[in-house]
Amino acid sequence: MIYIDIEHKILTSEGSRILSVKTELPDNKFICISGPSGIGKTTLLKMIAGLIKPDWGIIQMGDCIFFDSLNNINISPQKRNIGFMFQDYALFPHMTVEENISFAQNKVKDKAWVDTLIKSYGLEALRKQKPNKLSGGQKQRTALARTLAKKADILLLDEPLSSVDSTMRIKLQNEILKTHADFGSTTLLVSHDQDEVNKMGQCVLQLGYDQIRSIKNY
Ligand SMILES: Nc1ncnc2c1ncn2[C@@H]1O[C@H](COP(=O)(O)OP(=O)(O)OP(=O)(O)O)[C@@H](O)[C@H]1O
Repeated sequence: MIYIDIEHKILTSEGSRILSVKTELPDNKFICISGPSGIGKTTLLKMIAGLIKPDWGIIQMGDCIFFDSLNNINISPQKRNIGFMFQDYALFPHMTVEENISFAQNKVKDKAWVDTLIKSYGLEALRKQKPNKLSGGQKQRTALARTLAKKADILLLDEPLSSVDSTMRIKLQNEILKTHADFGSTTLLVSHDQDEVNKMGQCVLQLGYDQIRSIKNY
């Protein structure tokens, strides 16, 4: 189970607000996160990944406390065994598609799994290309394959299919679900597409305006 009870100051167009999230997410499930733009979905994923430090609270994965403000615990992102894919992809420009995907596996390389991902995500013809030669959708597919290459305990996917066409989107939804069925990583996927949420989510975390409150009450 991932236990989250956090508060964090965010800067919105209406000024400073407090994002407040308290929830328990079950292990090994496919969890979709939805909610209006700017509500804090990306911020929440970054706090779970350890890339943003919440102002207050606890984030716990099973027995492992990732973050506890009262006890001054803040495990580094590298020690959380999380695979994350954010909206800017962050591909290494000097590496090919294949090298980008393989790099995610750290020390223990599994070339067969890299090859499977390259095939599943339609990247065979692009294997030796560098990111500057790729379209937006091709970069997105590379970033997705790279995230899955690591076989992490938790996968955080921030709108991973927003730049691919509808046919490719359905194919890749099925590939992501197959990977989840094979490895059972607890997966959090942010999506604005209600059909996608209905199809993929075994449960849904809905963020809404009740999670945001005025700074005056903080
Ligand atoms: N580093 C930061 N510090 C403080 N506030 C931030 C920071 N980054 C983003 N914000 C603010 O936090 C709020 C939530 O942003 P976030 O990107 O998490 O929303 P989102 O729900 O993922 O939006 P979208 O669906 O448009 O991607 C926004 O108002 C944004 O301006």
